[in-house]
Amino acid sequence: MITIGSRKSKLAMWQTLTVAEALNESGMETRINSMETRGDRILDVSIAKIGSKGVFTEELEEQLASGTTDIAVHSAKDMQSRLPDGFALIAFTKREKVNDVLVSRDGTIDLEDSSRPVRIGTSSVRRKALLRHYYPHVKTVEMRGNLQTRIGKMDSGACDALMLAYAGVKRMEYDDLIVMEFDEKTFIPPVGQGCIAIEASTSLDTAKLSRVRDCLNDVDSEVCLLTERAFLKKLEGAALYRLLVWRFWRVMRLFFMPVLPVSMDSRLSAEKRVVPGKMLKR
Ligand SMILES: NCc1[nH]cc(CCC(=O)O)c1CC(=O)O
Repeated sequence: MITIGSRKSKLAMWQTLTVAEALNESGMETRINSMETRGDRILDVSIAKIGSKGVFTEELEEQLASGTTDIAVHSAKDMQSRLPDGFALIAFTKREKVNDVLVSRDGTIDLEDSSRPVRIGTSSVRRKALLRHYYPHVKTVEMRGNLQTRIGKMDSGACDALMLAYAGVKRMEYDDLIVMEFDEKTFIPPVGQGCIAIEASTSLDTAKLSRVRDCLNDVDSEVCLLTERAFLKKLEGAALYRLLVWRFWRVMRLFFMPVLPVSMDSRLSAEKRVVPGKMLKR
């Protein structure tokens, strides 16, 4: 029996059920233990202001540490780059498309048309910076909460459209509201977007660990995720900037990774391409 910890939002539960089904199919029994986290309760403050460290993970980690649950299912994107001592990410599922999308009830929205005012709901520092840079005429409206809450707010007139991760929109079956797909090469996604990460205590029984890993881990996604996360961890010390890195390209044994420095007041610096190979060798 594998006990799985999860947040309670619909997206979290969709991801957890997908994981549970895969484990069931390979012959493991599962039980799901769902709970609210601090990040789910504080809805009036942006994650950047709360201080992103572990707001979606602390409660789940307490249960992993006490042995009440064996594994926790997370959106890889929501995981801090440095886990607290005693925890590890033991598997990454096959990654969904990594890009962001624009979601609206109004299919005629066109961000290229600067004569038309559009209000886009997002509280993400990265998304605000990108919109401000590429579509300076667009207004942004602070917007937090789970996907359903955000769509509800849009429907009650708080904004005209939402900028969201494709992965969540697809999983929650809002695909038909997509009015635009942002190109991932310019609108660089954050580390981990589109991937589900499995966390465990480092004292998890090794037989359980390898069964979970064998069943759920996708090697290509894992290599991308470990590279992105290692890079983020190395650079996070540079405090004033959030560095947004996207999955790497490998050419002739060199890793290339587009990096987008964004200041906390949502301004972009010039995009840089870096070779993180050296940094990743430790
Ligand atoms: N910030 C919340 C969050 N965490 C993961 C996803 C989407 C799913 C994923 O990236 O795997 C979302 C919603 C969004 O940013 O639009």
